[in-house]
Amino acid sequence: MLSKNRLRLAIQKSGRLSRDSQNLLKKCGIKINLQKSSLMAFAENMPIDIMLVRDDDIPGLIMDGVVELGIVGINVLEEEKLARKFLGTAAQSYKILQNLDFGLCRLSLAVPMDTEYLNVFCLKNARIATSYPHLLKKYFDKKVFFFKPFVLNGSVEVASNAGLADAICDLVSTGATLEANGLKEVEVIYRSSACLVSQNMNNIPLFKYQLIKKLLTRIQGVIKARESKYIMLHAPREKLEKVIGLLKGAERPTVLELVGDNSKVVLHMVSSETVFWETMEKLKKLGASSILVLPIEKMME
Ligand SMILES: Nc1ncnc2c1ncn2[C@@H]1O[C@H](COP(=O)(O)OP(=O)(O)OP(=O)(O)O)[C@@H](O)[C@H]1O
Ligand SMILES: O=P(O)(O)OC[C@H]1O[C@H](OP(=O)(O)OP(=O)(O)O)[C@H](O)[C@@H]1O
Ligand SMILES: [Mg+2]
Repeated sequence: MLSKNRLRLAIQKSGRLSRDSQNLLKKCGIKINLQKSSLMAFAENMPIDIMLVRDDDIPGLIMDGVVELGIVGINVLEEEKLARKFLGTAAQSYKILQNLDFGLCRLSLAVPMDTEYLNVFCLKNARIATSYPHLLKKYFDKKVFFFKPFVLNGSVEVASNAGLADAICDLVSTGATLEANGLKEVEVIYRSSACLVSQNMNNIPLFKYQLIKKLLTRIQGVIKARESKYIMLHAPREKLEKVIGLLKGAERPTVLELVGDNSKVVLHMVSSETVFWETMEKLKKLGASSILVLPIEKMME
């Protein structure tokens, strides 16, 4: 039974976002005991209950005030908002607190590989299969022409193979699924990632509000740490500025003496960008040595 005194957070039970959502919570220090068949989990060390649901249900749970927080694709959130607007029924109030660094994908139009495609007007009056009819309609409304939507909740790519549609509009990340189904991507209509979404914060009791703020700071710390690297190296004293210049995104370094070698110093710094092998090779050419690039576990500024 969900308690009113605990924060309620909905995540996808099984699918593209489940593992990353659970890992993120774990990284934030939330200890959850997930049972495979259960639809609910209770955090052991924080007053948080986790609901495991289908991703399509998460926006509604937020908008209807059933749960305070959710982790869901912005694509699903936007589709639900447009659907509710179209129906003119329930409130659509929610707030995206943080874009997350997983679930990166795009909603794209695709046509059979052998179709001669010049531009989007080739799709005038086309029958298009999609799970996102409202996002698709919004896109075509801007182009001011008519198309025939055809809603499928899964296996959208097979619709064109089966002769049910002239084109499809579905999520793409690597493009492998399109290719496997003999389709080519022709237009990107929406770009998405997972996000942390909440109810309108005005309706949330103070203690839950404070807990959300705490969780958000931790999530931001996890993302920042994942994006950052700790760099240590030995650099020739006279090449110091050149070495620092190669490390884009790095904060000003700490410079330490290298015992027993006065020609070199030790540099320690945090960089918000990936350090590529090419950069390491350039550093080496400048005379740097013992170059270490380390992952960062947690960060708070
Ligand atoms: N190929 C992909 N790469 C990255 N992110 C993706 C990809 N496909 C989908 N996503 C993101 O993950 C979300 C969930 O995708 P998934 O395919 O698991 O949904 P689903 O099949 O509708 O799951 P459910 O059974 O929960 O309804 C999508 O709404 C999107 O935000
Ligand atoms: O461009 P790609 O990297 O091939 O990814 C695209 C596929 O990923 C998603 O489905 P998913 O694999 O999550 O399965 P589902 O169709 O069961 O939701 C999406 O619906 C596409 O089918
Ligand atoms: Mg779904």
